[in-house]
Amino acid sequence: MDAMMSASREFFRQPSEEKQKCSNLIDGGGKHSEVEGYGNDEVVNQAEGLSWNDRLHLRVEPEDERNFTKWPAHPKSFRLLEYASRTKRIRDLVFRSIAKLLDLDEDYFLNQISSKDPGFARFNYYPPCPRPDLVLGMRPHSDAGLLTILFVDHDVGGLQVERDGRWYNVPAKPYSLVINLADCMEIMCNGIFRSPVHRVVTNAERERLSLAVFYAVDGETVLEPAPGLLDDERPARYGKFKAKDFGLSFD
Ligand SMILES: O=C(O)CCC(=O)C(=O)O
Ligand SMILES: [Fe+2]
Repeated sequence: MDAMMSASREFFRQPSEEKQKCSNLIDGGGKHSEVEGYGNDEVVNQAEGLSWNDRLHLRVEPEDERNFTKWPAHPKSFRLLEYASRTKRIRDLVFRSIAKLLDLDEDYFLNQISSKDPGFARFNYYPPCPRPDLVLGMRPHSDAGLLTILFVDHDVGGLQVERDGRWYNVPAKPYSLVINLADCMEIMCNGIFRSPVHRVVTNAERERLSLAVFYAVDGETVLEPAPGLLDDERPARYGKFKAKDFGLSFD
């Protein structure tokens, strides 16, 4: 983990020309970008303001769709493969544990997903920010997919989660992973587990690095609350629909 994080820190500290070799822009520096590569999030709504981060977004699943032309060639020590195979095992373990907690068949959630479902790794780099009072590192959002496995910087906090209109700091503890349930899982759990709204605040003195691995579903996947969770007292809180119809997919 240390080697992976220090290599990616080195990637972000490189001059812009080097990072642009992995750029996510698809029309030679114009306005259009693709999901994969190095860059910034597209500004959808000016009123929301910019986020103070750079990011490198790489597909890790399905394995045969990895696009290594977007993976950094420098630093040479850049790595992700072993980590991504381990996070996949964690994903499966968490799916089984949630199913057990909900008294569902242990493989219920695993049976809903396919080996073609997408997974993305997103390195987020937040440089020190001279005016943390004016800008967020990442705007409030909930993650769209199934599950996010987040590795945060050793000791630089910044991640906050919202509950009942208040923001709470998520502690930054060395070598711990934050497992975040995302929107598609909230639907399948019929809202018993929620997909939290979270954001990142900036830091005036220190840079911060995080690595989110997002597991999502293919756009054609039909989502619905697990039938085993429903009865007269607990009716479905969500309908049945294709993930792509609600923008809940990455492809
Ligand atoms: O940097 C963090 O701690 C959170 C990143 C995040 O929420 C995301 O990439 O979706
Ligand atoms: Fe997030």
